[in-house]
Amino acid sequence: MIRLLKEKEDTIQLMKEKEDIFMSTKEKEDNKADLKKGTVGNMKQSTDEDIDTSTKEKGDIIRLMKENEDYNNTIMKLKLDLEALKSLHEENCKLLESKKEDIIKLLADKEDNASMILQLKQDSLTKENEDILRLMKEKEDGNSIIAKVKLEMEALRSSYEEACKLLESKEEDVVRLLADKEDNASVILQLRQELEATKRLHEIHSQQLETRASQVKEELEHRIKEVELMLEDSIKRKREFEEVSKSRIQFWEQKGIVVNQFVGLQVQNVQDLRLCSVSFRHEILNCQKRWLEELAGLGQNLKVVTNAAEKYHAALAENRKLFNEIQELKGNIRVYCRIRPFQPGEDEGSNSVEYIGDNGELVLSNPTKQKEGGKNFTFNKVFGPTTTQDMVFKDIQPLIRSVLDGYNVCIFAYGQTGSGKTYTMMGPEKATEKEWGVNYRALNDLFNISHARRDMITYELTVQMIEIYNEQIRDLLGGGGSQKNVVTIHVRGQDLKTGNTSRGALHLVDLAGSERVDRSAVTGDRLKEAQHINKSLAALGDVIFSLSQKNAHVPYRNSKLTQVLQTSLGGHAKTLMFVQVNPDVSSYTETLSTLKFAERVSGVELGVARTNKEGKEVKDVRELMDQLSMLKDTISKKDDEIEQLQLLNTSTSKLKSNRQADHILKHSSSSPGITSLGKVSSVGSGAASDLDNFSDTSDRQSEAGSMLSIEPEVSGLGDVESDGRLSDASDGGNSTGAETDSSVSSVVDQGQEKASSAAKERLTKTVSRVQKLTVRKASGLRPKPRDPAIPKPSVPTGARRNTSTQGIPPARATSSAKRGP
Ligand SMILES: Nc1ncnc2c1ncn2[C@@H]1O[C@H](COP(=O)(O)OP(=O)(O)OP(=O)(O)O)[C@@H](O)[C@H]1O
Repeated sequence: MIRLLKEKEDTIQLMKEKEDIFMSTKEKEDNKADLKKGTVGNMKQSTDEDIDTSTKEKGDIIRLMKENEDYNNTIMKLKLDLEALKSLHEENCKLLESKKEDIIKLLADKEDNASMILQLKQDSLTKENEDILRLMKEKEDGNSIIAKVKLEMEALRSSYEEACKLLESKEEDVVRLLADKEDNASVILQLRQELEATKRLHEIHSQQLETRASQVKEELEHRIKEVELMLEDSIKRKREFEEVSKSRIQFWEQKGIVVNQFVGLQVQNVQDLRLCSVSFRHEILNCQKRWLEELAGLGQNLKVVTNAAEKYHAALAENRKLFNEIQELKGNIRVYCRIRPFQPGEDEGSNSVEYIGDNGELVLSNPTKQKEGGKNFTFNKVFGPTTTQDMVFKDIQPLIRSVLDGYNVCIFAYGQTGSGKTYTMMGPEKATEKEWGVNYRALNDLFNISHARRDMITYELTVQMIEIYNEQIRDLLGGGGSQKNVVTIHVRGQDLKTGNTSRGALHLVDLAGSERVDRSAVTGDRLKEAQHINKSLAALGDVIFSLSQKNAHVPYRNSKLTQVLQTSLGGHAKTLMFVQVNPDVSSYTETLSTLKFAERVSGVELGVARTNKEGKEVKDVRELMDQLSMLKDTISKKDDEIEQLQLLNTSTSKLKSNRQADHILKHSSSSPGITSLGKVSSVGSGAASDLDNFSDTSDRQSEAGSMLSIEPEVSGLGDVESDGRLSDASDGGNSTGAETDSSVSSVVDQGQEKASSAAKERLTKTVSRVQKLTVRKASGLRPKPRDPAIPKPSVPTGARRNTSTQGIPPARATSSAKRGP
């Protein structure tokens, strides 16, 4: 019993403890609920206050809330379980109480029974026994009941133990939940801290916002004050304005009245004007009528003027023709200007050629210097960029064909590098027949014509190609080759009927670029080459200048180029210059100087062109001259022999008398002419060797010397310095000629050299024949003297010069020309 009671007490104690735990759990739960409420509230607050709370925090809080809810549910469940256990425990307690009461009752009964027994003992022994037995039985029954109660107690105990175990497990759960709660509490604490930090931040932010708001508020208040002031001001102004507008309205109303009155007046005026306009219209119609009549009269007048203009144009064309004819007669160098087209990659906008006229007018202007204005030039012809090779050739064809009639023709292209000289003279690289330049077309044309005339005239065409490189003349057909070259076509024609011959030469010259060395910025060999080119072109310029000034001295000898072109520039040849122009504005300066040079060239008068035709007489002269030179050779040989014999005689007869010695001395001193004859040939050959490379000119030179050496009357020519090289040779020829003459007479007079007397006789005869023929021919061909400085001899110097240089074609020219092909 005591044990049971103790157990009961223990159980009650345990239950109390459980109750405490439950209470504390409940308390915690309440706290948690409070916390949750607070958290949720705070969260709500934070959500409301701070819209910038991160979604992560929100997620964590939501998760924690959910966990908290789960945790609450579990606690609720445990609470229910605990309530059930409590009710079970209370039932057990109640049962135990009732059992206890029963036991107490039984114990009381037992005590009563014991007292009764004792009483009974005292009362009756038999009865006592029976009673004892019954009591014993009752005790046994009581014992069995106690055993039963014990069993029940055992069962209760086991159930209680189970309940305790369950409670223990629940306690563990509670402990775990408590630990979770602690964790949650720490999380909540952390969150609270964060919340507090956020709150602080928020507070700071809100403080800032508040200060800002207060500032803004202040500003707004200030503005409101300002606006209020402005409003007041505007109200004031409005009032003023209203007052002013009132006065203005009054003014305008008054004005309106005045205007209405004015409009009324104007309407009246308009009506008057309408009436006037009607009368004007009538007048205008009348005027129109009159004008139409006048216009009809003017149309008729215009017709007359148009006719006059047409006639004027015709007269202009006629003038141009006449001008060309005059130029032809004067022998002006023809100048054709050709403007090349813009090449791919060049800017067609930067064109320096402003205008190209039909009659050879050209206006050059620099678009970058508009102020300067255009520069006008006039040439025989200006070919624009679209002119084809064929069109160019068609224009110069008659000139080229005149070579077949015995004229010397020179066509040369002048201009800066890249201006199209080679294109005009040769054509482009790998040219098609359509693109052929002057060279190919000229040769082709000359061959075709000579073929067509073969029944009447036989032509012998020889071609020579030379190049002047660094003042050296190279025969290009003999070997080597070059892009830039001096082509010469020699044409010798013989009339099959009359036997008359003609000799013409066509020089086609592609000059080097005319730009200045200092602008080309080259060095070394290229500089040397450029300097030579410049020297040649400068020499050409000097020759042109001298010719245009009609100077007595023309410096042909200053360069190989001018020597080569001497017969074309100074002789009675037909000369044409292509002045090539690059239209690009970057070449403006070069173009300008090129055109100025060309203008000067066009002013050069070479004299009337002469054909190199040889009649029978000239042919005789040529033959006689050939004989003469042969005889001269024979005489000089004989002279040498005589001299040798004399020397031999002097050395072997030292013992001869003084008379004999005097005679020998007299003989030797009276033979300078013989020495001079040797000089003649040496002068001739010297001249020839000097210009061996250019045989044409040198041949003429030696020939001139030869001619003059046998003609004492030609002494005047020796003074003519205008022909440079010719005059040099003439001088030599002149002196030697005089000497030759005296030597011839001395030889004839002395008659000592019997072996050569026959030859000398023939020589004398030949000389007199040549003199006669030459004088006759020359008087027929004599040109007008070019310069008054040139002595005008009784024997015509110009004629002789002409005869020697032009009238009679060079004896070795053909041979040199033939040297090429
Ligand atoms: N009338 C033209 N039509 C078409 N192309 C042209 C014409 N004239 C020149 N050209 C072209 O312009 C370029 C330069 O011409 P070209 O070589 O004939 O000049 P150049 O004066 O001979 O130069 P350089 O002095 O350097 O030899 C070439 O490509 C040539 O084909």
